[in-house]
Amino acid sequence: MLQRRKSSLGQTTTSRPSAPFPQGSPLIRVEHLSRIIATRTQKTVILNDVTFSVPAQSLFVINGPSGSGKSTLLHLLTGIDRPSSGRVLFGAEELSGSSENALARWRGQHVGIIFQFFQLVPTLTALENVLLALELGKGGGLPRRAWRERAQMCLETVDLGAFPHRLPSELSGGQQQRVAMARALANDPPILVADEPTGNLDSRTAHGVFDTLASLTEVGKTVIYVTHDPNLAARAQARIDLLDGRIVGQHGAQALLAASPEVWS
Ligand SMILES: Nc1ncnc2c1ncn2[C@@H]1O[C@H](COP(=O)(O)OP(=O)(O)OP(=O)(O)O)[C@@H](O)[C@H]1O
Repeated sequence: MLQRRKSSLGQTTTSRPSAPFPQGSPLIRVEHLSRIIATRTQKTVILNDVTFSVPAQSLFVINGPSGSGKSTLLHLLTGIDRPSSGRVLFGAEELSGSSENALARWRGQHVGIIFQFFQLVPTLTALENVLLALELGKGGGLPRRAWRERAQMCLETVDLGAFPHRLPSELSGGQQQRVAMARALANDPPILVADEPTGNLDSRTAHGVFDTLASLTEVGKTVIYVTHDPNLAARAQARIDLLDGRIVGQHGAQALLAASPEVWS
């Protein structure tokens, strides 16, 4: 079974040198991944022989226009969907070899998800939204008495420490997305997945949210950021460009190549 990282945000920072995946090493490896939907009359190739790796503690962008296969790829990366062929490895562990229950547990412990439309509970304050994630994730290994402090720390990490008691309706769109980021951090997952997190925000706010997500790589997080916005995509440390289910561009590939030559050979 995959091992749980039990560090808190602060501990993650100090424990970086001994982290199991040093910065730049391949945290996730995707090998010849395809997803085909077949009906009795039709075969639709949604992803076609996609190979890349995601460097640990980087902000990695999956870029492409609508319908290019971004969401499908994200579902395969997080074990929500299973590939028709090929495989996804987290470290040495192959995700598709696990049962549904094991995959759900793995996701709960390893992946924090940030959605385009925030999906905050409107009747709960910013702090309570983060506390709810701790409740659902059993505090990420922290004792219950430490949860409030932890939730406040997550809000401070995303520059929202001054507004713990505001309801989502009392926050701007960018601030609501920051609450969603704090919520995703609550149980200290090593991977954050952001699915078009700025698609609902103006350009200036979007770049601010991008900056905050990029800064989380400094505290040991690996951020997978899905966007169709070429301006944001161009700012990533590494990225792939998708079109019609195929990779048509790789950037930051030198770093990726150095990190995982076997995937690129
Ligand atoms: N279950 C399915 N059956 C048939 N086709 C599907 C299915 N799921 C997705 N597709 C098709 O696969 C392609 C890729 O879809 P996907 O949602 O992954 O793209 P996307 O890049 O995330 O798009 P968007 O940016 O609009 O969300 C699309 O053409 C979509 O219509």
